[in-house]
Amino acid sequence: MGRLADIMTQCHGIDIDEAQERLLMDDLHAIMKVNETMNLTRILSEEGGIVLHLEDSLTGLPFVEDAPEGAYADLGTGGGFPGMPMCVMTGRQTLLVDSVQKKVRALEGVASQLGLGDKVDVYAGRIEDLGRERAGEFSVLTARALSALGSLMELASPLLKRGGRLVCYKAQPSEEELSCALGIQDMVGLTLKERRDFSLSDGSTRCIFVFEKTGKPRVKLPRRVGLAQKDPLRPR
Ligand SMILES: C[S@@+](CC[C@H](N)C(=O)[O-])C[C@H]1O[C@@H](n2cnc3c(N)ncnc32)[C@H](O)[C@@H]1O
Repeated sequence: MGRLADIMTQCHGIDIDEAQERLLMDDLHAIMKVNETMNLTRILSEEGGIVLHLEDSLTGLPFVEDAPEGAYADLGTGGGFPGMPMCVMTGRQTLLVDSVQKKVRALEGVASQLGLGDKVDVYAGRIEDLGRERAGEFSVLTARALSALGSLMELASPLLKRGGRLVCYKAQPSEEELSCALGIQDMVGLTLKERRDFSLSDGSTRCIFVFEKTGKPRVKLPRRVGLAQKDPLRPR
């Protein structure tokens, strides 16, 4: 058993087999290689990558596994976290979404290098535009280090089918961020299903929020590109 599998079993009760661990480490190494010429991540050491990219990404695994069967997308994927590790672990058809074209092209190359070319698709564009093109098609979405919870809920809602889940990775949201998010649930048609607080193996604290698409949004979504993040919805 390697270091990542050790951490996941001991700290999170999540088992990774040898082949999965090899692929996950290959992903990390491939991203670090791309990072030599393109800014994909600020985490430069292998040890940092194991904890802050792979371990952190995989803490959301039980929530993605628990979602209804069907398509999965990682919104604002950057260097492919948590999207690529989630694809390795679940085998779900995965869409990696980012507005920066060159990041997305690099991820396409990494996926084919890992032999995941048929499982991983990429979308180079804004989440709002994807929401118009593929409304209601996704069973589960993840978003890490992308935006405030309320913005994530607004961006995700049009993409989710009823019963679909949004898994948000946060450090520690402020009381204000949380109360805004809870206050717009009806407006965007999502309901908080679960919140889990935990620590990574380096002691840093994390929080995962899982929302379920439970109804039709009361406002017309997606709004104009940029508004969800620049001028988020507020509770009325
Ligand atoms: C801070 S990075 C996080 C990357 C990755 N999820 C992680 O945790 O390492 C946020 C990414 O989201 C992308 N992004 C931000 N807003 C977006 C939008 N509205 N549509 C598509 N991509 C977006 C940015 O280009 C950036 O790559």
